[in-house]
Parts: sequence; structure tokens; C-alpha cells
Amino acid sequence: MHPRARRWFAQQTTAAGDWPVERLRAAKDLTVVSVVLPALNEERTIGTIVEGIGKLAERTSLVDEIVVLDSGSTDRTAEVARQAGASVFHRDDVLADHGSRPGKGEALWKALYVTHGDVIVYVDADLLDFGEHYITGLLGPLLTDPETLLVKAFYDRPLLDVSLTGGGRVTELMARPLLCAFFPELAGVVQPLAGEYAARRSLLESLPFAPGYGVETGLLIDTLGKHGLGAIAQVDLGERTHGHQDTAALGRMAATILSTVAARVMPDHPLWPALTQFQREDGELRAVDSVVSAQERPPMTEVPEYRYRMKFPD
Ligand SMILES: O=c1ccn([C@@H]2O[C@H](COP(=O)(O)OP(=O)(O)O)[C@@H](O)[C@H]2O)c(=O)[nH]1
Ligand SMILES: O=C(O)[C@@H](COP(=O)(O)O)O[C@H]1O[C@H](CO)[C@@H](O)[C@H](O)[C@H]1O
Repeated sequence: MHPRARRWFAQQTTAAGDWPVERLRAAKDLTVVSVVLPALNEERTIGTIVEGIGKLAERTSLVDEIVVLDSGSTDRTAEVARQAGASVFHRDDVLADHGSRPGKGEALWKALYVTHGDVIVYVDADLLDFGEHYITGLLGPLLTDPETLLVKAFYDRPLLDVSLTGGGRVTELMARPLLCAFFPELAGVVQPLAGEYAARRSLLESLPFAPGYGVETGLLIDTLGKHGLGAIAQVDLGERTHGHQDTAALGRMAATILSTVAARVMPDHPLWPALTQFQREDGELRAVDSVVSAQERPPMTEVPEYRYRMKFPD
């Protein structure tokens, strides 16, 4: 491991158990905390997660709002989330003049516009084992250390079919090798693609948001570039199980993450904006092209509507 990564790992890695509620309540003071769940057709799992966050909020006042950013679900995600106590916004209804783009990054970016927190906690909506420690663990470093701007979760990731290899396939097969090669200081980040992370609004509003599944990688690299390793921490949340996509879907995810890294490593060498995959249908082999978008959303601080809402000086 790169020596700076090793030092960072030793200094900036904690566990959920290091952040008891009492310690956090004492540290929270006037900090406003928003929890955001990006969701695309998560009706089966989102209700339990929102209810769990709501119980934590009610018992401890550590969470001030729960927002679901619906990425265009066609199931009952919005209804289930609302019934569970979340404020639900449809992607198309937020910053409508800027249009709507596909993918998770769009949901996370638009969530900045409809939330009020000084700290934003992002949680995936397909978790099968959500626990309050997801929130308290991620809040710990942010509520107690002003130098910390971004906190990544990490966990063991068994695949649902335990006979298979571990989860985090894109992490292990692509993201980790890419980051170790091009950004070795990040080699100590155990789960760079983790969908559970928390950050200060002052950081998130200052960074571009990569499209789709590139969003986590872009935010991590850009936080390192803008503020250095000291602004990043990570927390061990134990084990995480979630819904899994098939290999072709993860191939498309990998292509987006590669595009996000390439935009930072070799910005003058644009990649071919499509991934060609193959599938056999009735014995016939068919090539299937998917668009790989590299179009990033700008820092929210450059969006006039956001500047107006946040009362930024003209
Ligand atoms: O276009 C999208 C794709 C995903 N998601 C949400 O982002 C989170 C992580 O996505 P997914 O579960 O597909 O990723 P995986 O966990 O399989 O890597 C989940 O809450 C999804 O519902 C979203 O809001 N919009
Ligand atoms: O880590 C990974 O390899 C992918 C896929 O995980 P699995 O192989 O389905 O366990 O999951 C993550 O990647 C996405 C892209 O960053 C995140 O949005 C997800 O939250 C995260 O689960």
C-alpha cells in the first residue's frame, strides 16, 4: 500500500461502535442532517430503510430530514417511501429547467437542491440489512472533526448466493485496480464505490457530479484533489447485503466508472462514448451498444437556482 495510504488508513479508519449516539448528540449542536436515498424501483426495500431512519430520528434527533429522490420508478417506490415517512421528490420535478438525465448521479446531485442539511448522508435504497449504525457511523467523524469533509462506509459484502464470490464485483475487478494505479493515495479506501457515505454540503455543492454509477468515484477523486486525504475518513459498518445486478449491468456500471476516471486522468483523450456487449438470442449472437455518458453535472454552486435558494451573493 502507498505509504500515504497506509498512514491515512491508520489515522482515518474507525468503526460504527466508536460513535455511540450519546457522543453524537453532544457533538451535533446546530448541525442539520439530511439523509438522502436515491431510488429506482426499490418498493421492496425502501419502506423498511426509511422507517428505520425515522425511528433513529425520533429517538435521538440526529436526523432532521429523510428525502427520497425517485429516479423515475415505475413501481410503488414513491408511495411506499412516503408512507414510511420520507419526503419524496421525482427527478423530473427538481430543477426541471435543467432537464433529467438517467442514472444515480443525477438523483444525488438533484438531492442537494431539495435538502436543507449542512451534512448529507447518502444511503442506497436496496439494502437488505439496514441498521441505525449506518447513519450514526457515517455521522461520527463529520460531527466531531471539522477537518473531515467526506466519510465512506465500508463493510463485508457477501453476495446473496453465498456459493458465489464476494460482492463488490466492480470494486474488486475495476475500481480498486484503477484507483491504485492512478490515485494510489486512495488505496486505503476499502469500499470506494460504497453507496453509503456522508459529506458536508460545502464539499458536495463545490464538486461536479459524474453521471450514473460514476458519481461515487468522481466525488472521491475530486475530494482528494481539492482537499487532500485528510478530508476523507471511513467507517466499518460490519456487513452489507443488497440487491445485485447481473454481469452485463455491472459491465455498463464499470464502463461509466472508467469514463469518470479517464475524464480526470486523461481529459484530452475522450473515450468512445459507447460500450458494445454481446448476447445470444435464439442461437444468434447479437451486439448491443449502450451509451456511456461522460456529461457531468456542474457544481451546484454554479447553478443559478441553487445560488438563489441558498442566498449566495450575486
Ligand atoms: O438510475 C439509477 C440507478 C440506481 N439508483 C439507486 O441507486 C442505488 C444504488 O443502485 P444499485 O442498487 O443499482 O447499485 P448496486 O448496489 O447494484 O451497485 C439504489 O438505491 C438504486 O435504486 C437510482 O436512484 N437511479
Ligand atoms: O461495489 C460494486 O462493485 C457495485 C456492485 O456490487 P455487487 O457486485 O452487486 O455486490 O456496488 C457499488 O457500486 C455502485 C457504483 O459506485 C454504487 O452506486 C453502489 O451503491 C455500490 O453498491
